Amino acid sequence: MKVFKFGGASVKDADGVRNLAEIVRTQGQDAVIVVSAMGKTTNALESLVRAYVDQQPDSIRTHLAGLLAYHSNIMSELTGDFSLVHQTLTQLEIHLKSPASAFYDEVYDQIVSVGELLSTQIIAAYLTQTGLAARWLDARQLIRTDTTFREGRVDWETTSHQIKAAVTKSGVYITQGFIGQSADNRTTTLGREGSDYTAAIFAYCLNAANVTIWKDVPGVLNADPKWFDETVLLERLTYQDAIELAYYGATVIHPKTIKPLQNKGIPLYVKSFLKPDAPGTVIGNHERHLTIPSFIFKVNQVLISLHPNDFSFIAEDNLSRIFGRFAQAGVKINLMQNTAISFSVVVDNNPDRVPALLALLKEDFRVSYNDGLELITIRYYDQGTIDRVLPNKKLLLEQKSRYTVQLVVKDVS
Ligand SMILES: Nc1ncnc2c1ncn2[C@@H]1O[C@H](COP(=O)(O)OP(=O)(O)O)[C@@H](O)[C@H]1O
Ligand SMILES: N[C@@H](CC(=O)OP(=O)(O)O)C(=O)O
Repeated sequence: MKVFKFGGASVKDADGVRNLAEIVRTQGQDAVIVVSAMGKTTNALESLVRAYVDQQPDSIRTHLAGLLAYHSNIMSELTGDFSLVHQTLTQLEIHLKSPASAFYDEVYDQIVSVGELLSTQIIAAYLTQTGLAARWLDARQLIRTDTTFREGRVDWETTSHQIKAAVTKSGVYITQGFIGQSADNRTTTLGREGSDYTAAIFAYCLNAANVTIWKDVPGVLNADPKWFDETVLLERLTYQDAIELAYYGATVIHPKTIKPLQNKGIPLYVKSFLKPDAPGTVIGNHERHLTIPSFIFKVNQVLISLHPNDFSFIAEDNLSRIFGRFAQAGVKINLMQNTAISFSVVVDNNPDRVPALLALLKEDFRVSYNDGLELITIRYYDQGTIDRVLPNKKLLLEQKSRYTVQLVVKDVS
């Protein structure tokens, strides 16, 4: 058994779904196909959540109409029938008529998960129509998580048991990335861009031969081609280099994907859905580490500096209080640095989370912050690579380890 993962970009329109079907027909006859929401549907559903929580009926109607038009166009182009899409969105509409429960993150998961249900319903119907009998699996019945909504933590024992019971025969299975369910049957999600992780969970539980994530790039490159003109394909990557690149923000692979695969020695291929026969990147237990520098850019960063009100050291007691506040607000730290009486962190400037974090921190610390920043990470750096990224940037903070340098910069115009 193999696992394939197709992200939103690969199934953004009817041609994308046809291309997926062709790849499955030629390379995935015995595979679990994990699919994300189509195109930018998750972003649209996030806007719908906001409209629902803010009680804006006109905006809810507009978003629902947009989702219906987008999905029913794709489905009717592929199968001539869009009743399934209509049915799923009608259920969502009914759900949106009831008052929102108090807890935002739970409301979010119930609504945002609909994107993956829609995409897999459409693709399964199309595959079946074209003679590829794909069994549709409801990932909520298979991936058991705790109730950390928007960042569900997997219960591996139950998940493994459920997945093994569902995938017993060879053949083609199709399921949703990104979503799971708690023990009390409440839908959860695994974190934005979490479908790669779903693919790794299935592979781990099934002892799959390999995982392929199909992308709009030739494989893992030494920088995001959206930022760099001259990129190099990294043909072979160790699990360690892959996890480090993903951790620092190379969005081509979700950071949680690598561990389950490394634990079982399952190779991960990253290939182009536009050139499915090209070799792409293979991530595995190779001996050689990377030999060329890789660049990772994270924009919309905020640098938060904390100073204890009583001039006490940044030592264990203050640190444990600081980390507790970050955990409470659900904010991940991208970089941290301290002096005797100040502690600086860089985080994504997430408007859902950062204002609440700042309020919590202000209870114990004098807080200053600087937004609109960029965090540049270079793995296997040298001075030449640092100089290459600094023109027209003001350097605010720098952190170097043996293999990695991180630079927090602001544009100077
Ligand atoms: N090191 C990298 N190598 C290749 N692509 C990268 C890298 N870092 C970031 N990317 C970006 O990742 C994108 C693919 O990921 P994403 O858009 O999340 O795909 P999907 O929706 O299929 O999951 C590419 O289009 C590219 O812009
Ligand atoms: N649809 C979810 C999960 C996901 O992984 O999507 P993609 O594979 O398109 O990045 C998201 O956008 O967060």
